[in-house]
Amino acid sequence: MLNVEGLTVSYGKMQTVTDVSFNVGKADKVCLLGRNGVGKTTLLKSLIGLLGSGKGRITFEGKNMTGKKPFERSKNGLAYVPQGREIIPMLTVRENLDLGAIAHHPKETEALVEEVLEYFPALKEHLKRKGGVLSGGQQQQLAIGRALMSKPKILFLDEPSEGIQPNVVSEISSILNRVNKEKSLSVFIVEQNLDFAFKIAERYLVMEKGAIVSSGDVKGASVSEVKKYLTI
Ligand SMILES: Nc1ncnc2c1ncn2[C@@H]1O[C@H](COP(=O)(O)OP(=O)(O)OP(=O)(O)O)[C@@H](O)[C@H]1O
Repeated sequence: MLNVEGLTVSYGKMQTVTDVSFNVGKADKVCLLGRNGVGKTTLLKSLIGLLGSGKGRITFEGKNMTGKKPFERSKNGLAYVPQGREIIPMLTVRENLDLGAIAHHPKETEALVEEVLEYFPALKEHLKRKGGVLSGGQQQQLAIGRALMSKPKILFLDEPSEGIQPNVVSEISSILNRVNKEKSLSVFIVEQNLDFAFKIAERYLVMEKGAIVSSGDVKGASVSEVKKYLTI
């Protein structure tokens, strides 16, 4: 489904992602782990088109995505939940959700909102409130809900558990697993929280200094071995 081959991304002369290759299949759940600053966000931004990739090739369902604008990638089914959530604080929860459908599915907004609220019932009572007054956990749910409004085939999430209470983190992992199952949605999570990532992912990739240095199935993986890559 998603094939990444030899992806290399630089900021000026600084090469941040080096020759990265991996695949994500339909309804696959993959996590990308790694310490601060190893290039995880840069890789994600390059996958969804917010950063140009220097070298390499990204294909999705056999279509070449390399060099395509974020708008075209989202039209093809790629969606992104950024680190820090980036909801629009001055818009209401409902307006934030609507934004997710505006580009490609404006006529289906009502039905999509209903569907998203079934996954995130906690947002129902806040629909008329400004997004900015929600708690961190509620904002994360809103950001994921907004991404689901675009009817994605693959959802990229950048550190969704960051700064969120453990009970909400656990709720988010259940919801992502449910959406994955019910919608055959592929999930690609960047994380430093190994416990959370392994509650969702079936496969893991570990990044160090811009390169994938380890990968495997979560089932049977040695948590202590993987943790070594995450501790300083
Ligand atoms: N816009 C930018 N211009 C120049 N360098 C950048 C830019 N964004 C990130 N970098 C650098 O690229 C490297 C990788 O950053 P990146 O944010 O991709 O890492 P990360 O693994 O996602 O880290 P974190 O877990 O802290 O989000 C870092 O050295 C960072 O300082």
